[in-house]
Amino acid sequence: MEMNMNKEKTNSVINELFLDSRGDFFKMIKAVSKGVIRPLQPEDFKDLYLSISKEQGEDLTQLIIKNNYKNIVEFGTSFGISTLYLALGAMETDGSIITTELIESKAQKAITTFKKAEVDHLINVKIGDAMKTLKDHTTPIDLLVLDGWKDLYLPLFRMLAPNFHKDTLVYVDNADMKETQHFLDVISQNPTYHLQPMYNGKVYLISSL
Ligand SMILES: C[S@@+](CC[C@H](N)C(=O)[O-])C[C@H]1O[C@@H](n2cnc3c(N)ncnc32)[C@H](O)[C@@H]1O
Repeated sequence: MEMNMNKEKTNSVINELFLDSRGDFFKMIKAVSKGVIRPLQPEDFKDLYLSISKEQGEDLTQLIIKNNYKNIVEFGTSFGISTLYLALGAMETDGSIITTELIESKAQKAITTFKKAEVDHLINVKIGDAMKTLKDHTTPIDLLVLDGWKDLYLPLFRMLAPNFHKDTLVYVDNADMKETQHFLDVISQNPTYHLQPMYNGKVYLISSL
């Protein structure tokens, strides 16, 4: 009963965030226009959600439940849409999530949102550069979600790989972006890993063979 109410609350907060994220289109034009006069920086995207889709979120929740994932790590919290879907899964598996966000204002807003959805007890938000905030991570990882800036996918994967086990799954979002190709090329050359595309290649799932 209580878990159902929790799920309802989380789903309603997710819907509110998706509604608010409709502003991303115009904010993106504004952000990208700054790139005409200087190289773009993460701060330029501080007001954008850049979130995964509803379909992706719902599938992620089911993936967690189906595989009984408990230890979940996410790179790229933004305002917390994907993290809330992870929490819906973790609620069922008695799991927990460590998520990390570079931009302080985004992380603070996500923390407030997790409290509002009453899932904050499941989520540890680490504020700062993932290469630093996850540097001392030692817990085995069941599910790693990569959804931050793409140039860090490879170094972060390598840094966290000692915490992978035979059933670890790495969820790679925006796999169809040019910036993600080098990462996927390197991983696909490693015979230890199996890569599986989803949603016409927007996402890749990496597992151990
Ligand atoms: C695509 S958005 C994440 C969207 C989120 N996963 C969702 O679906 O709601 C990428 C986020 O990664 C963050 N980010 C970029 N570089 C980072 C870094 N080095 N460490 C932590 N977060 C970073 C960005 O600030 C941005 O908010």
